[in-house]
Order: sequence, then C-alpha cells, then structure tokens
Amino acid sequence: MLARLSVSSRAAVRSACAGRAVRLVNGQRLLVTAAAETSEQEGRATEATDALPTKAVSPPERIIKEPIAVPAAPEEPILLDREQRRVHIVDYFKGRRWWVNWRKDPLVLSKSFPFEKYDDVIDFANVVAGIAKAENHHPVILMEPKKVQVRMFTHQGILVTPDAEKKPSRGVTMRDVRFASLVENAWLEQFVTTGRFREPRAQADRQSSQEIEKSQARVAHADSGSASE
Ligand SMILES: C[C@H](O)[C@H](O)[C@H]1CNC2=NC(N)=NC(=O)C2=N1
Repeated sequence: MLARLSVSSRAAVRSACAGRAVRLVNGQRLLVTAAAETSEQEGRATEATDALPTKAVSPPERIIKEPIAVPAAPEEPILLDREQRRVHIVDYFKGRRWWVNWRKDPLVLSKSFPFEKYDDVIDFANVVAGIAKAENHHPVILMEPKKVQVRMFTHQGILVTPDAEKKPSRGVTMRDVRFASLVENAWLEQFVTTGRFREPRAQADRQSSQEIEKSQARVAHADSGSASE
C-alpha cells in the first residue's frame, strides 16, 4: 500500500509511473514526488498561513554554497512586519534551510546544522557562541550528537504599532537576520568547504525542532512570568 502524500494521489501515481523516487520510511512506502519535494522545501520557508506542512520525505537538499550578504546591524531592533519577513527571511534565506514556525509567538528563526562527528558539533557551537559574543546577540544553541540547532529571536525588540507608537516586544528583527547570515557564512566557510558537515535529513531535523519549541515555550513563559514581577 502506497501512502498518499499531500499531493493528489493522481499526481503521485503519475510520478510513480514516471519513475520518481519511492522511499521506504519506517517500513512504509512513500512516493517522493516533484510536487511534494517542492512544497516540502517551500513549506519550510514560506510564511504558511493556512497550508499545512507536507508529510513528504524529500531526499537531502543540495546545499547552497555561495556565501550570503550580511546586513548591517539595525539602529533599533524593530520587529519585522509581514512584508519585511517575506523579503528578509522567506526570499532571503530561500533554499538555505533557515525557517520560522509562523504559528509561534514570538517568532523564532532557526536552522539545524548536521555533522558526522561530535568534535565538529563542539567546534561549530563554539563558533556560533563567538559570533553571539561579538554581536551581543544570543541565540539558543542546542547541541545533539550529530547536529547543532541554532534558534534566535530578539528579546528586547520594538513593535511599531499602526499608529506609530513604539512598544517593547519580542520577535524577529534585522538583528536576527544579520546573526543568521553570519552563522550561515561561518558554516559554509569553516565547515562545508572543509567537508566537516553531513547532508541534512529533513524529517529528523523537524522533529528535534519541535522538541526545542516546547522548551522554548517553557522558557518564554518563565521569562514573561519573571518580567511581570
Ligand atoms: C543588554 C544587552 O545588550 C541586551 O540584553 C542584548 C543581549 N543579547 C540579546 N540577545 C537576543 N537574542 N536578543 C536581545 O534582545 C539581546 N539583547
């Protein structure tokens, strides 16, 4: 029995007839179709308002090896509005596996960096910590045996209300975009070019980030509790 993915079964059968990949995951035969792969990749980057994430298991994505331009630090950490998020996150990091869970508040920008060796996990976590110290902007750095997850948002952000009032808030600002760009380039220049990385696996990364979301929510809740004291 072939499990149907988010694409229509007709498309799945068509792609199967066209010889598209069929992968065995947990003993279940899943059709990996072009449409599923595309929506899987875009599903991660696009600001999903109502589209549910696909359950497709897509093969490891090609890593974009060109460095990314690093934006200047903003004068003020103004929370990005929807259009700015599309420009500075969805389009800017397209294909680089940075993603935001659009249902979360505050929004958090994150990426999972896969490695073969724990020594590289340690080295990369230290590189990220060094950037945090230099930038005075601090992410959550989660070290696992074969991956480092970097997640950040601006704790002391500024929300500009529709009537141009400024209020303290938390969320994604250009400080986070700048930080992610610095981390992306450090990974490419110090790890990918020297072969110290592992091809990403979409499914496993997403599960670990869900575990992180729960811990992030607990931390955020605790913070807001202390803030209100
Ligand atoms: C006083 C100090 O500059 C601020 O607390 C910095 C420190 N690191 C930070 N890190 C993050 N992620 N967000 C912030 O707003 C922030 N502010």
